[in-house]
Amino acid sequence: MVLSVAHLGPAGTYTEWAATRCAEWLSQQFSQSCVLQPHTSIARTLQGVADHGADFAVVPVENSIEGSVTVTLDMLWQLDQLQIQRTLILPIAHALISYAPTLDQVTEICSHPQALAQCQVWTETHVPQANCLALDSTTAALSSLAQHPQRGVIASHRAADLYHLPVLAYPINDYPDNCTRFWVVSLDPSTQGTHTSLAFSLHSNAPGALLWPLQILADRHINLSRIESRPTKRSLGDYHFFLDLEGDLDQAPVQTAVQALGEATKVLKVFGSYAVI
Ligand SMILES: O=C(O)C(=O)Cc1ccccc1
Repeated sequence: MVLSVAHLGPAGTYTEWAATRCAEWLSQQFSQSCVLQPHTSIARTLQGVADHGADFAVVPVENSIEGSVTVTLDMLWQLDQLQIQRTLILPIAHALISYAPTLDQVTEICSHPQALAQCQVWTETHVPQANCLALDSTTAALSSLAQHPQRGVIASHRAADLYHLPVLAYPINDYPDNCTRFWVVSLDPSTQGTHTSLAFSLHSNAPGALLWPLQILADRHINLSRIESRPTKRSLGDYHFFLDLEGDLDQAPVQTAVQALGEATKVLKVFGSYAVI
């Protein structure tokens, strides 16, 4: 059997790079070959697994400079049944890819919003005349470059090499230590690893409402490695809280904490335990 791995496309995205790393891991783990399955958005990538159209999906979740990839968190909450199997971190170095002979001839820069944000200072300094256009992925506009020599795309050097496109400037990220964390998700239960991710909503908007769930973790000496709030989209000031914990669901303290969190919160969703590839 061939395992399918959904990712954000077209080919050459950072997520595709993460998906190739994931495919290597899957081949070793299950002794099965993998096929990559590109999707036009992160939401469609995750939906692909939820609809049984792909076995695994690889999605970006957090960048060291720009923070959370919010669509990933929102979709995980919404789709409900996806479980995180592994995490991996990749270094991100952006290139400006363009047929323009010099930077002053670039009038438009296209990329994924995270890539545009990660190169904001460089762009304002070196290409101040250019308008920025946010697209679904770093590679979405690469096929249009030959017809639009005044256009630039922020994507990886790997993408430029893949399509034999000219790199006008590299690296262009504002911070050299730029890295992104990706999750590998599927519908299989996942209870083992170094970390567990979950999210909850609260019963009430009252003093100490968040303290009670956090106290449950503190009482069991469970360390938090991340906490993030996302709007529920129901009303202003109403949030879901996303937590990453150290420890896995096979450990008794994590199990009892999850049980207690179920009682202390309105809705609790557990996204599984996982290790780093
Ligand atoms: O568009 C891509 O290439 C992606 O994989 C999303 C992304 C964008 C910027 C940094 C990391 C991931």
